[in-house]
Amino acid sequence: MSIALIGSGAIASYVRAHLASAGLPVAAIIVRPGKESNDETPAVSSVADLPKGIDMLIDCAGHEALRTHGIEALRTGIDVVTVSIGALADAALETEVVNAAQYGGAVLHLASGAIGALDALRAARIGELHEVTYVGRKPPMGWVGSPAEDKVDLASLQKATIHFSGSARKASLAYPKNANVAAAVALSSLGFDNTTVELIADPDASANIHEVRAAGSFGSLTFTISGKSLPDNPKSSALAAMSVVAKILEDRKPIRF
Ligand SMILES: NC(=O)C1=CN([C@@H]2O[C@H](COP(=O)(O)OP(=O)(O)OC[C@H]3O[C@@H](n4cnc5c(N)ncnc54)[C@H](O)[C@@H]3O)[C@@H](O)[C@H]2O)C=CC1
Ligand SMILES: O=C([O-])CC(=O)C(=O)O
Repeated sequence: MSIALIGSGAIASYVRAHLASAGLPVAAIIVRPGKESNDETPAVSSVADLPKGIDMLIDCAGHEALRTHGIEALRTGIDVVTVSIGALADAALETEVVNAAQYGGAVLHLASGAIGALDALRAARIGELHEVTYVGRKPPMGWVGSPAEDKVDLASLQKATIHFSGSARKASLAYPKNANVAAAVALSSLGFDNTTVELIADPDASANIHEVRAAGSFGSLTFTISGKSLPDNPKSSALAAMSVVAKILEDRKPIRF
């Protein structure tokens, strides 16, 4: 398998290092125009410029990168693995992804990201799922640059404060760097419009805490994860990067989850 990666951010750097350790070095990187590579891996600015033979593109660069490069890759027959799952809350983009994937005979793989229990939710919805709620809680620093800044003073916050309450669709669109987990939960359960989301800035939180609550004909579940963030980005949990590597390695096995 020949792999290309978008960007060199916190998740991308982790993924690249761990794939190399697993014997799958990244063959090329897509960077923003003007950003040069400071190592020997070829850096290009578009899917069209990728070296021949790439069969997998990893997107852990955010919603705009999936929109720009992910769709183009699918259209040219290159499978894509993404953590920018919230981008799919834009119904027009979702349609574009489906059309591009069908046209190119490729697949968009969603990595589980910073959350778990998605397998249980997908099984549970085969029965009847009555309600699914996702609660995302991060230290104030984790919400910098998000709409939380318009609701609370993150720098001087004294107590846990809900700054978003609504559907997974609204959360995913308004918080592109923070609510991809909400999108993953929604796509695994009741969908963007029927999955309920609460986002909380909490000065007492020392980790990114994600909670899923679901009830249905299967029974009920509560899943909580206290995720350490990546050293280079307090918004992003390390598990999100790990999940990309896990997805790629798992899909190569003869016996798979
Ligand atoms: N599914 C999940 O659980 C999670 C998903 N995410 C998503 O992953 C994204 C990346 O997270 P981090 O690595 O922590 O962010 P980061 O800010 O450290 O890195 C993003 C990188 O992508 C690059 N980039 C952005 N758009 C690009 C484009 N069009 N072409 C080339 N490069 C581009 C930037 O230059 C930067 O190097 C987040 O914005 C978020 O959307 C993040 C955490 C969890
Ligand atoms: O990494 C996390 O903890 C979650 C996150 O940012 C997202 O869902 O986009």
